[in-house]
Amino acid sequence: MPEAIEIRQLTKKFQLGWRRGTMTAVDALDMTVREGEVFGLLGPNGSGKSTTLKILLGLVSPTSGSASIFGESCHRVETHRLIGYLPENPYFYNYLTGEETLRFFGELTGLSGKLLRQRSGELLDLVGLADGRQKRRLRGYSKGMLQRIGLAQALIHDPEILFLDEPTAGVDPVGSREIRDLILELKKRGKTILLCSHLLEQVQEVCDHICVLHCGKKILDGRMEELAPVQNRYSVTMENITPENLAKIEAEIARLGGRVLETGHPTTTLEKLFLEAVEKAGPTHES
Ligand SMILES: Nc1ncnc2c1ncn2[C@@H]1O[C@H](COP(=O)(O)OP(=O)(O)OP(=O)(O)O)[C@@H](O)[C@H]1O
Repeated sequence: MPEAIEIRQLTKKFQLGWRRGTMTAVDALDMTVREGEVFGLLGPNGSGKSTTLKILLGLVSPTSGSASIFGESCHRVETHRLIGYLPENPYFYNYLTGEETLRFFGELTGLSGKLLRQRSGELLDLVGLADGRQKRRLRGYSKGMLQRIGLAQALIHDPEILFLDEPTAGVDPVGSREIRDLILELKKRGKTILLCSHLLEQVQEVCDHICVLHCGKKILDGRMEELAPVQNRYSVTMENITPENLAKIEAEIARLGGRVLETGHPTTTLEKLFLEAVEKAGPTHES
């Protein structure tokens, strides 16, 4: 069974113009994305993430190396049918409603009639816009709603793989959490997802595997469960412990050859505090 995405020794050099030579945006990259994975492609600005996505989408041709989707070269037009794409700054027609937008993109992929209506209805439901807001024009949509209609647009032809380039850029924490939940729901439905994002906390929550690029080269690659834990450390969270008993436990750990590195009260995250406060305050103008 071929891998969902396989990239071998992929290199892209851009010509910078007369006497300025070339710049290497992607440098001998090897990368494998398995079917059903949420894969995070990370790296600082200008590290080559978008160029890699554009090569996979057939929008940019590589200087050398290969990239395939389920075993088929990504140059082949038929391969593109397997991919759904939400760009970093999607362009939508402001005067179309959410429903019309999905119909428009659906027709571009060759869908029509009952199947298109059914698919569009299911997707509006999935992204939480089937509550009347699908009848509103996009110019009245917030950034979060636009990203959700963008996600529905990327899924309209029922692709196997989804490319999400900064899906939560400019979206508030509540909207970001909804998009994160949608990504997890799509993973549950068997989609393979390639995600580019600078929001590392969110990447850690949804990704099974990450690859970090730097100046076009891979500098880190692995499964989250292998990379994230600090292997020689262990943490325990206790309740109802007196300072005297804590001192006894620390002494026992020292006697067994271990060392207590940190004690104190665990903190919550700012995201959690924000979400709890907003939820308590009730519906927003967008709800
Ligand atoms: N068409 C082009 N011509 C010349 N240089 C380009 C072209 N496209 C991209 N580059 C350069 O290639 C490098 C990689 O760009 P790329 O957009 O792939 O990075 P990125 O990791 O997606 O960055 P960001 O996080 O800012 O989106 C950058 O230095 C960029 O300026």
